[in-house]
Amino acid sequence: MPITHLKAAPGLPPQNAADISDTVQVMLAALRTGGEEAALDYARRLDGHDAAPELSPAALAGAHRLLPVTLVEDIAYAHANIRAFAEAQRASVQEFEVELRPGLRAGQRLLPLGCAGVYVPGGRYAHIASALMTVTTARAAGVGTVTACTPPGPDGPHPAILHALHLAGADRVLAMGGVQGIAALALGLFDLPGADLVAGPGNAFVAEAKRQLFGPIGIDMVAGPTDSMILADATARAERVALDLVSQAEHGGTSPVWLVTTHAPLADAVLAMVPRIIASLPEPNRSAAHEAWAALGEVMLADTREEMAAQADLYAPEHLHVQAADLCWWRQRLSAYGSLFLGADTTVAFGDKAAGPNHVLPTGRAARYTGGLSVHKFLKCVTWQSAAPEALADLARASAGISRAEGMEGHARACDARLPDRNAGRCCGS
Ligand SMILES: NC(=O)c1ccc[n+]([C@@H]2O[C@H](COP(=O)([O-])OP(=O)(O)OC[C@H]3O[C@@H](n4cnc5c(N)ncnc54)[C@H](O)[C@@H]3O)[C@@H](O)[C@H]2O)c1
Ligand SMILES: [Zn+2]
Repeated sequence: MPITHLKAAPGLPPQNAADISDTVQVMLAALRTGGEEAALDYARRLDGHDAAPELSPAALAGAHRLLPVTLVEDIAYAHANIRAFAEAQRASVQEFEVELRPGLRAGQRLLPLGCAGVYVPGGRYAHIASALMTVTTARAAGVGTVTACTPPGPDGPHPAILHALHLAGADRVLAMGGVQGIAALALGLFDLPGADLVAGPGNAFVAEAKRQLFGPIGIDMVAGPTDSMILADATARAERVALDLVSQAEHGGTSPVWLVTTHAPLADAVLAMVPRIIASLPEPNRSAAHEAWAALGEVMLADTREEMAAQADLYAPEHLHVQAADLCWWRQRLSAYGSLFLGADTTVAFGDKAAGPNHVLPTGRAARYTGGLSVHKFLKCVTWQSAAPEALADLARASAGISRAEGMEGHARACDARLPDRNAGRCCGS
């Protein structure tokens, strides 16, 4: 039997993706020609902020004094986990050198980027954890300079974001959000070094700005509105599943949450609980979660765990949480997700905030072709090669042969010039 939808998603009002793309195109053109003045103008108009955007080293180093001690400890706990994970990831990729044939040597080098710019969202919520996830990972990769920007509230950026950026090791920080913030990083406004790559999550304007700037600079991925799927069998507890769905719906009206289960009573219980849990949230979180659940929430009933797994492969969710028996089977079977959460004792909120693996993850089915932010995005995996005399006879013959078959005589002659018999009897410079 195919998957049955117990709650389908009516979807969002007609998409305004084209409008966003046009808006961003106009903004980037203005930012390219108008530079800092244009950036300040957008900051004034969109975020009501016209102070000098760069944070002083003293403001960054002193931000922790504005925070409760317990929050400083929580941020330190999360940072240590995120750094340990990123450092293990860095250690897992290696340079190497190999002799492919006698005298034909080649190798791989891992070169950190010179400058990475990271975006830390701060519109609806203060994304403290995003500051840790992006900067810590760039630093573990060995990036030379890490620049950052984050939108200011009426009193400037949240001090916890500034502290997190400082702890993680950001070199320069601008209080600037949205397209103007991304442009400042990419184009090197306000005396920043122009970033080789811009990374980090953000809203649709931020994601579109990264997409349009890609080419001359790199980006990590187009990380849009977050999405989450739970796979649950009869062993799952309805209350945890419902709380987990609501926790991710809280991101807002563009963030889908999906439940797939083989156990109809669980689906019924969750469907009854979710609206009650949402109603108990404070505002504006209640409205954000309600919008997401009403427009994009889905509950699906499957016959078998294999059907559940196939549905997960189809949706390729950013976060995939298995609350079911036989976790080893699930870990082997599942193949399309940004990050996998195994068992009912963990929750996506752990991964969002403090567990260690990166929370900047592919959204909108991009998990079919990429994983999330990692040290690899901040490293160039480049190659080198050299040829000693004993390699030349075979290498020059094969390369010249292929060149001539391709019609590339110039290439072939460069190869011929390395043939050992061509050079026999000649001395240097003759
Ligand atoms: N995929 C991931 O890994 C991940 C992780 C964390 C957060 N997120 C996502 O990041 C997003 C954060 O969004 P946010 O809005 O709260 O913060 P944000 O910082 O991304 O965006 C705020 C900025 O948007 C700009 N903006 C707002 N309205 C605009 C308009 N009409 N025209 C031009 N610019 C405009 C403003 O300049 C403002 O500074 C959420 O969608 C969340 O789901 C994703
Ligand atoms: Zn989340």
